[in-house]
Amino acid sequence: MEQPRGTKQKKSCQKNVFIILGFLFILAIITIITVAIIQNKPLEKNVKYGIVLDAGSSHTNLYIYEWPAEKENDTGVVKQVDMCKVDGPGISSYYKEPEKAGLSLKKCMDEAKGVVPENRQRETPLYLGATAGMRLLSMVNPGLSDQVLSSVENNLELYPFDYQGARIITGQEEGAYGWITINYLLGKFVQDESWLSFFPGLKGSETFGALDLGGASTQITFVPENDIESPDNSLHFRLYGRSYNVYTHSFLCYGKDQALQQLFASNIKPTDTILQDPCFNVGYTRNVNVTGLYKNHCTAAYRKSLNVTNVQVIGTGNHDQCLQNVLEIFNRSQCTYSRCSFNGVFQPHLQGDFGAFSAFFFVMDFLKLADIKNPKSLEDAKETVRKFCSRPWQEVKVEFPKTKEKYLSEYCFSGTYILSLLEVGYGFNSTSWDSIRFVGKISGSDAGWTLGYMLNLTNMIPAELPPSRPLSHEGYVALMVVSSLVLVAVLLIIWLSCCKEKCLEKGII
Ligand SMILES: Nc1ncnc2c1ncn2[C@@H]1O[C@H](COP(=O)(O)OP(=O)(O)O)[C@@H](O)[C@H]1O
Ligand SMILES: [Ca+2]
Repeated sequence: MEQPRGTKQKKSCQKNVFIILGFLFILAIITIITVAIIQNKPLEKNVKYGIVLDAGSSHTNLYIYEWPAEKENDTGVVKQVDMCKVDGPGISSYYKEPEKAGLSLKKCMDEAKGVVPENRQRETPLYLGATAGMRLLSMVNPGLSDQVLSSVENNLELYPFDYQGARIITGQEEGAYGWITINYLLGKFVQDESWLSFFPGLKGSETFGALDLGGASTQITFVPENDIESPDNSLHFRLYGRSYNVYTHSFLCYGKDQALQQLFASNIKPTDTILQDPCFNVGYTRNVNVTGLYKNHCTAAYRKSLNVTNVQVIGTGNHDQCLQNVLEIFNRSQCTYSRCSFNGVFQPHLQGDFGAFSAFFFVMDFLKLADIKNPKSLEDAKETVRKFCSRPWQEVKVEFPKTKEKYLSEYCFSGTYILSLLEVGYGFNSTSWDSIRFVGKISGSDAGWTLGYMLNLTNMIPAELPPSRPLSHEGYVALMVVSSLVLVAVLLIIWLSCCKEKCLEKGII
């Protein structure tokens, strides 16, 4: 039977209403999803860079770091992307021709231009920090150290980076930034330990102490359990919402090169042209020009007038004798505090684990004493160094043909010096020895003061924890979409049930 014309019109009208409703419904969902995604899309990946030159006493290294701009204040986000070794000696060695100090940096600075994308170079901070070699030069001749720094500055300013200055950092800063670097890389600043307050007996994950051995100075930095008796050795940090009272000391002249200079200066006889040296392997010889030996601040205490200008050092490879000589440079007789390390310097009881880096690592790694998977006891380490010292130089040279002769010839001395500094100097014993990890890199970044220096100068370590977002971006979008869908569905159901009665009344349905 044919339907009346009015009923047909009503049905087509009803169909159109549903099509329009459906269309609007889908449009609303798409709009909600799109707006949620666009509005909350994280900023485009914006990578920032920073460059630090570590002008050490023996050589200069350039480090390039990168980090995502939007995560600047998170911990553990800065990564070392490049390291360039500057050819030649440390900048302080150019004191006779300062202009060459700046020129020596060219190769690495050019390399940096290739690593940092061009559009980021202008905003990339560039720092140079000089350590103990320049500290010594500035003590002996401040005019010359200023000239070396100006030469470096003039060259660094030629580059398109955001040059922030070249300066001599203090021993305290060197210790502090080394400590910040390793704890940042080890993730020691991240733990949210609020729950630990419910268990007063339990301690949070402790920071690592930092042991840095350079050529001219060495630093020890850690959080002690007891009070720090001397204000010069005390630092206070507030990092990511936690306070740290840190002990630090930098021993100028106790880097391994200056410690060796001290030994030469103390053992050379005024008229002898030969020095029989137990800290070098048998068969090794080296000529040492001694004219300037006592001009150095580190050897001043051993000053004597010499009748010779050159001394031939002849290795005798006697570890026990070497150890005896080395121990003589640590003065342990006077201390005005409750306890001291050496030379009358206050040091609290050693506390916690330590990361030992720079020359500590280079030497112990060479002697195969730095393998974290196969840790060696203090006694094993002593035996290894003793054995190495007793080996003839020719044999050592044949076994390690690629190792730089300067380093290779000094591993007997360096190994003996490191063990003495740690045991007799700082007071590590057979038990606490196990708390030392010899580390070169941590998560791909070199352990050293440079990263901590940059983090501090770019204000990348906040004193307080940044307020954390309760939801991740993805979680936020998902929640928005689901709630919107539920809302639309609920509205539709209400509207349909209300409308059904009205439509029935009006005869639309
Ligand atoms: N492969 C290596 N083996 C042994 N020693 C090394 C090696 N590489 C670097 N060194 C030593 O590490 C030390 C680095 O000191 P440096 O940072 O230049 O001095 P400082 O920190 O006192 O200013 C130097 O004594 C250098 O000879
Ligand atoms: Ca150094």
